[in-house]
Amino acid sequence: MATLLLPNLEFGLSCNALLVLGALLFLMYLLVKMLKYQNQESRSDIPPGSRGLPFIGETLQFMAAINSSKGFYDFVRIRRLRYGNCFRTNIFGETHVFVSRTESAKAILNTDSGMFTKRYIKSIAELVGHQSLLCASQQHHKLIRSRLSNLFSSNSLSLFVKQFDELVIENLRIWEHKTTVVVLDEALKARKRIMSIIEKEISERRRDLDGYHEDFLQRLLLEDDKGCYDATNRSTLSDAEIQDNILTMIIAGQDTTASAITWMVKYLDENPENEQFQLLRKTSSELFLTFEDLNDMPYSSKVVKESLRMASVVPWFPRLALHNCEIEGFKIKKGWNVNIDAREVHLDPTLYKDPNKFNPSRFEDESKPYSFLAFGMGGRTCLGVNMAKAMMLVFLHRLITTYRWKVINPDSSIEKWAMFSRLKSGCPVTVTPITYA
Ligand code: HEM
Repeated sequence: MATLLLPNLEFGLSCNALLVLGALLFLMYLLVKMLKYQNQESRSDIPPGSRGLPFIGETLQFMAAINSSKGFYDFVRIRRLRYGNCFRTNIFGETHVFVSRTESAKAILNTDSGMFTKRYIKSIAELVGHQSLLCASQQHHKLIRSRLSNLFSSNSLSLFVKQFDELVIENLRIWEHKTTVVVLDEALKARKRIMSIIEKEISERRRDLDGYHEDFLQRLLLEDDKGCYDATNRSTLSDAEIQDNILTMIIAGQDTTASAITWMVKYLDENPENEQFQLLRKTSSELFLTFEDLNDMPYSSKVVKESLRMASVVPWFPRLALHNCEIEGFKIKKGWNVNIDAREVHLDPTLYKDPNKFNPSRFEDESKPYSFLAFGMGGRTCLGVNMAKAMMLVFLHRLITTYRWKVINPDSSIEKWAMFSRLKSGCPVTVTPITYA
């Protein structure tokens, strides 16, 4: 027995020794890495900040913020307080720099400089599809964006306003039978309905392209159908591009607008003393609102803008540095992610007096360049900016003119794991129909 056990014991001992040696080597490796990190920390020419632990950086802290009711922006807010306007962190193995000066926003968002490019994380690229303008190369992006921009002309928007108004009236009518409604739930349910309608539409229209339809999809399908397709200088989008980009517009446009509307309702509820509130109750001479009606609602437009400023639904915009460069006096290395912190810009007291006060009238004065970033700026500005504003105005007008309402849950907690800043409560309101004599 003993002779049989002895070699096993020796083998066990040498295994243990190897394990201990391996662990020691690994610890030394970590120590060297950490020292290297600390050396980098102390360099004064790169933005201040912590790179966190080797390999994982500050990923855990970032995930904790996403999973908290303060929302993912809290990760940025805490570091800004600790390190100042321009700081650096490491998330998911990559260096991220956050900046919040309007001059930096201008330098970075100006796509002509060729210093920065837009980059979305892999999961977003997979969600929207690789033919989406969000993931396209600079050249391809230009082509798709120019095709899609045609869809947002004033003519298209005029038609859209009427269609959207019909949809809002129809949905608000359903509220009559309820006493409490959750604004966000309603908005998200609407999204699902729209998605299934589009899917059905594409297959039906492909069968009969001569049918009369006046909308985005039809225009894209018709251009595609003309077959004027030239690989080098093409004027149309391919089928895959149409599909991915219709989906992109739905994703980019639905949650953002739904969240923005929800915040607007909350801010209005919290500021009932707003003396110009009554101005919102403007009535249109037409059955449905027209594009001209919306242009004739100056105070409501300011309410929309102020809500977007305070909510900062898209809190920061990521870009990738294509070259080594300098920002706010700090060195930025090629390959680093540089994020424009729009929320911080929107809450900068040097740009907005009493930034935490909901004050639509502040927009009577002209804003400083690059101080209002709710829709981004430059070559990647939100494509749906006018459509989003129109939706918010139509909703606001119909809500104010159809119901007396009150938010019943003042909780400001943010939805965990949401892509955009949105209220966890969904903003439930009680509604009472207004009866006109
Ligand atoms: C209140 C609602 C909305 C907000 C706050 C919003 C915000 C933004 C922001 C900040 C960007 C630029 C991000 C960057 O520069 O990195 C953006 C891009 C974009 N938005 Fe919106 N958006 C809204 C509604 C919409 C709607 C309704 C649509 C379309 C129907 C839309 C389509 C897009 C598209 C396609 C892009 C990408 C543009 C490009 O990369 O060239 N958005 N949006």
